[in-house]
Formats: sequence, structure tokens, C-alpha cells
Amino acid sequence: MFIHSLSRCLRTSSNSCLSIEIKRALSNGSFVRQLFEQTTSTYTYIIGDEKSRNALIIDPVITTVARDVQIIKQLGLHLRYAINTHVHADHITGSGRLKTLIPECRSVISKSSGAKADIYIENGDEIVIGDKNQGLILECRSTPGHTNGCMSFVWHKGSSVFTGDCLLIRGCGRTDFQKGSADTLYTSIHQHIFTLPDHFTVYPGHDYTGQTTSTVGEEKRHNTRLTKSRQDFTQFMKELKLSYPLQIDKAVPANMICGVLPES
Ligand SMILES: N[C@@H](CCC(=O)N[C@@H](CSS)C(=O)NCC(=O)O)C(=O)O
Repeated sequence: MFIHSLSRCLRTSSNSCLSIEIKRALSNGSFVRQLFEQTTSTYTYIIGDEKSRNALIIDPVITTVARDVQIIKQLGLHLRYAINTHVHADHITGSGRLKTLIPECRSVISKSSGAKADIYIENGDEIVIGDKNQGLILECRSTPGHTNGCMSFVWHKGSSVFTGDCLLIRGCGRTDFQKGSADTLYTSIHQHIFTLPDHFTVYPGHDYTGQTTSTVGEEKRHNTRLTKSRQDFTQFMKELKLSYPLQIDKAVPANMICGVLPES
């Protein structure tokens, strides 16, 4: 397993409508499992490489680590990386607890987040598990705006993007703390997510309305926030006035050390 620097060339696919089976075949048998944490409506993803049985997890939550470890064990997976898309404000990451339970697992976060982790990633890096040619590769894209350190992960062979709290289904991450910026978020989504092929599946970091996934094309057409002009979007975000996440004072300091707490 390596984290590679990526050539800037994007791989695109001409397929416009892929069934799950075709997607699975195209992705060389790799698979993704979407899991939900109910208190903060957070999605965690386990992505596995069928051949090597190596796996990574995106945005684990401390309270659901036992469930995640059980699934990892039941599927016979070797967890290599616990990746945080950003420093979360609403929940404590599960990456610290996972490292205690699975010592070979390494925590990963963007360098620009300023958080402590085993591995720091930057725009253009690749996270690889399994064989470089046949295994699973995630392209890291820097997508700041919700926080300054947000990353999205493009799984080209799986025709998918994991957007964290950057792009949500018919919505997007708030921009009123952690160095958030509506103007920056607008650029991130339009330049780094909406330039992907329309059929790519969008796997968000949260959903508060009971939805699970979307596609790039759907969000380009129907996302009520991102179909606005830049000016209208920034005004809309300024007027959003959401209440602060209940756990923010506990979660942010814990997530700055990737959830490596004394009790975890
Ligand atoms: N009520 C929740 C916090 C809900 C919230 O603020 N969600 C964030 C992502 S987690 S910081 C967000 O960006 N929401 C966007 C939106 O439009 O809802 C809690 O107390 O935890």
C-alpha cells in the first residue's frame, strides 16, 4: 500500500448509466459499504479490495467503531487506513479507537487541516490499497470551504466520489466556522466535483433527509444551493444561520488529534 503523487491527468469514462454489477466489474471487484450513525446523521464508508482483502474506512465515528470492526472482521478485511475527510465539528472521529483495536491501521487527514495523524495528504495524492494496477486507488482532491482542510476522494474505477461535508445531497456543508468560506466552497464544488462525469455516484458525509447517494449530474441539475450564481450562493450561506453542532466544543479538540483519546 502506498500513497502516491498523482499525475494531474484525469481518467474519465464514457459510460453514462452503469448498473451496480458493471460498476463492480469495472472497479476490479472492489466494493463500498455505506454505514449510518444516527445521532449526527453521519455516513461512514468501508471500501475494500476483494483480491488483497485490504480495506480503508472513510469518516468513522467513535460511537460506531464496534459495529465497523465487526463488519471488517466478518468480511475478512485488513483495515489499512482510517481517513478523515476533515476535522469534524459534530462528532468525534473513530480513527483513534480503530487504531487501538486494529494496530496496523493508520490515520489519514489533509495536511492543510492542521490536525495530527499518521499520514498527511495533499491535493493530487493517491491512496492505493492492493496492487497498483488491479487494486483500489482513491484520488485526493482538496475541496475547502466547509473547513479549510476538507478533502474529497475520487474513486475513478468505481465511478464515485466521497465528498465529506463539501457536497451533500441537494445541499452542502455550512461555512460559518473552522475557517469556512462560501466563496471557496462554491469554487471547490464547481471545479473539483462538478467537473467529474455526470454518472459518478456522490457519497456524502451526512444526510439529514433520509437520502443515501446521488450523482454528479443530479446535483448539477437539482442542488438548490449550487445551481445559484456565486453571489446568490454566498448570500444564501450567510443567511443560513444554523445552530452550532451540539458536540462542537468536545469534537474539534479531539479531532485535531484524530480522536486519539486517553480512553480510546
Ligand atoms: N444539528 C447537528 C449539526 C448539523 C450541522 O450543522 N451539520 C453540518 C455538518 S456537521 S458540522 C452542516 O454543514 N450542515 C449543512 C446543512 O445545511 O445542514 C448537531 O448538533 O450535530
